[in-house]
Amino acid sequence: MENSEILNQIVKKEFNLPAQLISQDAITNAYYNYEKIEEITKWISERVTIRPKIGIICGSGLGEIANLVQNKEEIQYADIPEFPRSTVHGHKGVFVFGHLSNEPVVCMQGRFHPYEGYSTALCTLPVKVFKLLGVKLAIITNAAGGLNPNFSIGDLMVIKDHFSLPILSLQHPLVGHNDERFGPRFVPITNIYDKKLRQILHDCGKELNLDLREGVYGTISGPSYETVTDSLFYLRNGADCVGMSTSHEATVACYCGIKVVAFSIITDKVAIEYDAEDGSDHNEIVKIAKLKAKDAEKLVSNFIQKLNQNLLE
Ligand SMILES: O=P(O)(O)O[C@H]1O[C@H](CO)[C@@H](O)[C@H]1O
Ligand code: HPA
Repeated sequence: MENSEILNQIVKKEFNLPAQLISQDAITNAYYNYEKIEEITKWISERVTIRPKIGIICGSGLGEIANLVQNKEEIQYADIPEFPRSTVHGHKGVFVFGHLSNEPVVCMQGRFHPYEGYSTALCTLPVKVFKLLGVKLAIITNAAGGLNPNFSIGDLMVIKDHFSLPILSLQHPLVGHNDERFGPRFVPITNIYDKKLRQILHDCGKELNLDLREGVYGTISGPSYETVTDSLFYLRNGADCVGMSTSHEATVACYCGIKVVAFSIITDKVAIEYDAEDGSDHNEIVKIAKLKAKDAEKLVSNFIQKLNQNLLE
């Protein structure tokens, strides 16, 4: 049977309506249902011995966080049946399993972004795979443009909350029929970026002499960067930086009962004056992120060392 025919049958069964009438996120969630994600997880689990408790998502240029992983076992996204591929520079497209600070982890060297053409639900498929692998904590990282005038390029910012216009306007990864085996229909996300975990990150920052900032991550869909008015809107509404990822991943992790801690590397300064020059350039962003990857590595490994075991149960 043709793939499109299979998809139509799935949508017909779930909605009793033609696929053309149903949103992309809902279709994705119908296609990648619990059983399909179980199959993907089984395929992966059969090829690695590590059973990770921590899932790490590496942002643009931050794949080197996986350098510290010991006893590495790698799986290319491209080899996994029905798994999306990474298409963005600075995102390799590899799962790295192993031990980091003696804890079993899986690192995603590469994430998926909605602007690559993947529905928001598809971008968060790996988070549901994390859940079925037994992951209890997600460490999410990204490269972001600094809005807060007090931020400098190269700063590390602990994310205390996000503000996502795409999510608020229904580019939401949990649209569609809900499967309670993953999580509840209505998800409370007031404390999505766990306060205790943020404090542990700050403690690590102090110990490592890293001057960590804290702030709100504003999400745009991309792939164009923000206009000055977009930026001013986000800044006036409490965002400290802006990027094109993270918030939908954190939302799905929270939904699945996975604790979340996240930080951004401020890779560029976003223009907030109308006559400013255009400052955002992806190659430059990846370059800056790579320059700061060592600090990110140290922060992640120190953070895992400091984790109380009961946070992983
Ligand atoms: O969020 P990560 O994946 O770090 O990447 C950031 O860098 C890219 C823009 O340069 C966008 O994808 C933005 O989200
Ligand atoms: O300035 C930015 N805007 C949006 N996304 C980004 N990711 C890194 N820098 C930026």
